[in-house]
Amino acid sequence: MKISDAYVIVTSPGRNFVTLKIVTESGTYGIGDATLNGREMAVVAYLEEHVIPALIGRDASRIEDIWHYLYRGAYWRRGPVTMAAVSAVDLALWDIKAKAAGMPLYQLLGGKSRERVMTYAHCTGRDIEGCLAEVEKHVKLGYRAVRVQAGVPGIPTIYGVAKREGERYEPADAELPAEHVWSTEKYLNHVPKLFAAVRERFGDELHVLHDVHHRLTPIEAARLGKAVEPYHLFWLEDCVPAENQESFRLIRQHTTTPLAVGEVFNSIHDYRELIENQWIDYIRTPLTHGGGITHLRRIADLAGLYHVRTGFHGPTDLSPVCLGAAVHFDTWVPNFGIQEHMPHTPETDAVFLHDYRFEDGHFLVGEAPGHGVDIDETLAKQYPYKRASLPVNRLEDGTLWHW
Ligand SMILES: O=C(O)[C@H](O)[C@@H](O)[C@H](O)[C@H](O)CO
Ligand SMILES: [Mg+2]
Repeated sequence: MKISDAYVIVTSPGRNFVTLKIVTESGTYGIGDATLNGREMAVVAYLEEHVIPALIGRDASRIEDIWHYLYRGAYWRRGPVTMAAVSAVDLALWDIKAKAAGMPLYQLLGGKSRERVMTYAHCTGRDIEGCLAEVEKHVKLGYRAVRVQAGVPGIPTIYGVAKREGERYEPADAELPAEHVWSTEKYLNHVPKLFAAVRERFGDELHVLHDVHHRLTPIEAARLGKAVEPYHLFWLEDCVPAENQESFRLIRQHTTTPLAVGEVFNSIHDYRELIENQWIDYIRTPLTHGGGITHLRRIADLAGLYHVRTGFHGPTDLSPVCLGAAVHFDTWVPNFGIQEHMPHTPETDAVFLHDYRFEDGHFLVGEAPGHGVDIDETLAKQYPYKRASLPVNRLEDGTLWHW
């Protein structure tokens, strides 16, 4: 199972994606997602200059050894660029191993723990009514869980809300970062009204989620968590920037609203205090940023000891390769919670052929050997890379804030 070739494919069918393809001597190949939104070419350089040359000639079946070679062996550990590169290699190698075994990936991981994978959809509106209309649409599509984000009066642009009603939300929308304005006061006064309206219109059964996108301080997050308790959210996500894990102690002491965190984390060490102290309820790191199957499986096992479940990040800036592998992981992992689902554009789906299916608010895993996602390289070439940046946020007085 010697690796005979490896190369990176950058394609932009609506948005940028970075894919690593690893080919073995026998011709069996695997693909991995290495997309890091707004920093795509940094990962390409890391892969092409430092990883690919060291992969050629290695035994593709030694996934564990290669993982440590790239992590420990790099000396410079962790960080999103390094870990996106490590993840892509890991996903491609698991794809190869499962193909060689003639098994869908979930079988290799240990088989099915469930029949289907519950997903949540994004529902956004410029105001509460607009958001409720989106919720209604998604409930009709079969979703059991929705993430609600609505515009806040007095704040012109807000995270998660598309520019025009009914449009998809795409944050990386400019060559250089767009500048947004943020007001914590206006947001905190407004957002509980959104959940009250959702519960009043849709009743108690629908799972309701919300993403704060790292904008509050711990005491503000505690206030919000407490204020929304009557509306029993499925989770409140990224309520504070989480470099300081200790922040969650304070939030947890004040509220029973479940907390999700970790879409920007990339290692088990980012989670250790959060999990061991039971300060959080869901881990968000996607396979593409957290070291692939090999490392996420370790994080999920640690989480399982403390009743913490998975709720993987799944926006459109992770490619269908990441989503496909996630559906296998979610089908297997004992402590599964939920999977984020932001549908890719038809152009993206045409470039990345896949066998996972969406039905009735859930994903169904495919039976093809491997992770079930492939790339049409000829079609991919028709969509050249275009620089795109995530926005930055400023308070009303001009202070740079967390976006
Ligand atoms: O919960 C989510 O889906 C995320 O917060 C995304 O919307 C991120 O902002 C995006 O992935 C950044 O690249
Ligand atoms: Mg988020």
